[in-house]
Amino acid sequence: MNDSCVSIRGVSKNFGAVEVLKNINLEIQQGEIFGLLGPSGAGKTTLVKELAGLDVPSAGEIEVFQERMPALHLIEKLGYMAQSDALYMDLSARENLEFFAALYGLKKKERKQRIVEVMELVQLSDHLGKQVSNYSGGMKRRLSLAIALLHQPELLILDEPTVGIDPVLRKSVWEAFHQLKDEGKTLIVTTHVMDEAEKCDRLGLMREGRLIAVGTPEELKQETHSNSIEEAFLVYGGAAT
Ligand SMILES: Nc1ncnc2c1ncn2[C@@H]1O[C@H](COP(=O)(O)OP(=O)(O)OP(=O)(O)O)[C@@H](O)[C@H]1O
Repeated sequence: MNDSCVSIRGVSKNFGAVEVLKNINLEIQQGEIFGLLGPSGAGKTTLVKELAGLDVPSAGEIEVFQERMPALHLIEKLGYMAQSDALYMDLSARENLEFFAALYGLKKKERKQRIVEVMELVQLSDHLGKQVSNYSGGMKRRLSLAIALLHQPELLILDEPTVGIDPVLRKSVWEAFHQLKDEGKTLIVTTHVMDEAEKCDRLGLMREGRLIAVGTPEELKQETHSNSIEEAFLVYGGAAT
């Protein structure tokens, strides 16, 4: 497939004797919002870390933009937001943003403009000068999201981006995701939240290290004669045991 942005082929991962990813096969197309949905411990974080090149599979291979991962030079094309915030607590938000902007090679003028834009988006403009150690948990999440969006990457990999973010802001964050999609960017989002799952173009349902179903929210519901993704998940989960 030519416009495939991510190819996952036969990927498994072991931690010691425990296999936490089991023969995952998946193609993610450019310009789609792909949601990975599954209970805690299903393997979502392990998989997205491998997509971001931060970990390697025990078996199988991953290609991003037709290049075998991990590929360090893809850093400028990728944005990754981890589940736990990777922020410098002793620095202000502005200093954190400046640091990451420099790392991603943003030019000075562009840097300034992007910092204003992303902080507006996550509604933290009034807190730019504040030291991050004084941020609340939700504010840290929003700052992490702002950092991931800073360099307008082609592929955004977001591990539970809206945890700790209130429903009103969550809505505007999702509007921003759709805007990025409209610009041709690809987004991979892990989530526990069912109404977020509905906002994805396609979903991959994960359970116990396996990808148990892939499809649009509508397809998954129709196939299982369910009224909700949650119900569909239970049907697929039941069928897998
Ligand atoms: N470095 C590691 N060493 C050993 N086991 C690990 C390691 N990282 C993850 N695991 C295990 O792999 C499994 C999958 O974890 P993972 O974090 O990928 O799940 P998840 O679906 O992202 O869960 P959550 O939604 O809670 O973040 C879990 O059983 C976890 O304990």
